[in-house]
Amino acid sequence: MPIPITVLTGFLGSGKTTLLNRLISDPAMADAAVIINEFGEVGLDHMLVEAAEDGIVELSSGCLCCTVRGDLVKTLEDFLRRLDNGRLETLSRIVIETTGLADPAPILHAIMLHPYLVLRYRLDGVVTTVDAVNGMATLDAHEEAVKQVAVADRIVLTKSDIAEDAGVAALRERLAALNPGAPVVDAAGATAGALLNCGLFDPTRKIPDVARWLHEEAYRDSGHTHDHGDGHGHHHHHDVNRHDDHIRAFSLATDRAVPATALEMFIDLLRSAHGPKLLRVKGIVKLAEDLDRPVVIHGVQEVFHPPATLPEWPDADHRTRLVFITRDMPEDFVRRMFEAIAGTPVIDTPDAAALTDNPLAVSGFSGTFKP
Ligand SMILES: Nc1nc2c(ncn2[C@@H]2O[C@H](COP(=O)(O)OP(=O)(O)OP(=O)(O)O)[C@@H](O)[C@H]2O)c(=O)[nH]1
Repeated sequence: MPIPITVLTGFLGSGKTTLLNRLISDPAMADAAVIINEFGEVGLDHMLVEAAEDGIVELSSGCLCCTVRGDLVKTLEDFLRRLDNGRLETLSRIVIETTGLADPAPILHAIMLHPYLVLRYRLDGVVTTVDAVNGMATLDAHEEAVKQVAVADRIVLTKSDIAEDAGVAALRERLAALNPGAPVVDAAGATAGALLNCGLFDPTRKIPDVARWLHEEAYRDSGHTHDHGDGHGHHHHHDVNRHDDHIRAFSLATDRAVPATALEMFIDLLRSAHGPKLLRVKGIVKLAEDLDRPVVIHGVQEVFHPPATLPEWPDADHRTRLVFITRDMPEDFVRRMFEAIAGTPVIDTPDAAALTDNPLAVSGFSGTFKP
């Protein structure tokens, strides 16, 4: 079973290490390993001073911890080697704390693009800390901070204990507009239960929980890009801001089944022509060739996780649903492209038997859902 990875990101001083210190003592973090890009001012409370030979140390809580400066991939491979040669008995999950200035996308890419790591690990989610006192100013001044919020699966609002209520409310509204699908958790309630297991796979139910993972209704309800009769599709929650103004969060849903070739073409077009503009894409697609086994897609910028075929629909909702967070790419553009591709009958239909036997192989897709 692939080992879940949580990526913890957030701007400088926004409370990543403080949050990590709390998470480490949670029973859900037993047999977990923490990888820290670089130490900030505040170290982990239980950090041993002497680092072991290979840089991996055991914390008093039982968690393993190591710091890396460059080669994250090598560290992730090291952990697998330890597991495989028995030096490590179990590894329940990995939490990677990034440096505050980092764009988390390259870290996600490193995992998603690696042919071996992508089999042994699964990206559980991105957790982003936002400072309730300085968050507004940080989002105004730093585009990376906006990106960190846009790719998040969970947002942790820190320091609300010392922030003014009005400021916190405005910040929450801004976060919801930037990334409607990510629940915003107050630092006080930011337990392992609230932050871990945000991926597709729900370990307690042993089935993929697509509804929770996509949170598509939040995009529909956000009103982010709704037209309010003023002729502009701009969001209306807060004053115009130069970074936020580039970001759009929206969803597409259709009852229609999509031919596998059309889906592949849609993804290819998005990736090749507009990759850097796609901050995050997630979705479940009803394939024309295999109505009972939907395909899950998941992308960060130009990198898409190998599409996974679910053995069946996880719930009663059998529609194709896609959620997008984009930068400088209007909703209408994506919608029209999707309509054009998914709505066009396939002229050059491949051999029907081949499609029935293995529709994904025909279209070049591979991979099945592995919990
Ligand atoms: N009052 C209050 N202070 C907090 C909270 N979270 C973090 N802090 C304080 O904010 C400061 C920065 O917190 P860190 O956890 O070091 O932040 P970080 O994101 O790891 O910082 P870098 O590693 O420098 O990017 C520390 O002095 C913390 O004690 C919070 O929820 N409330």
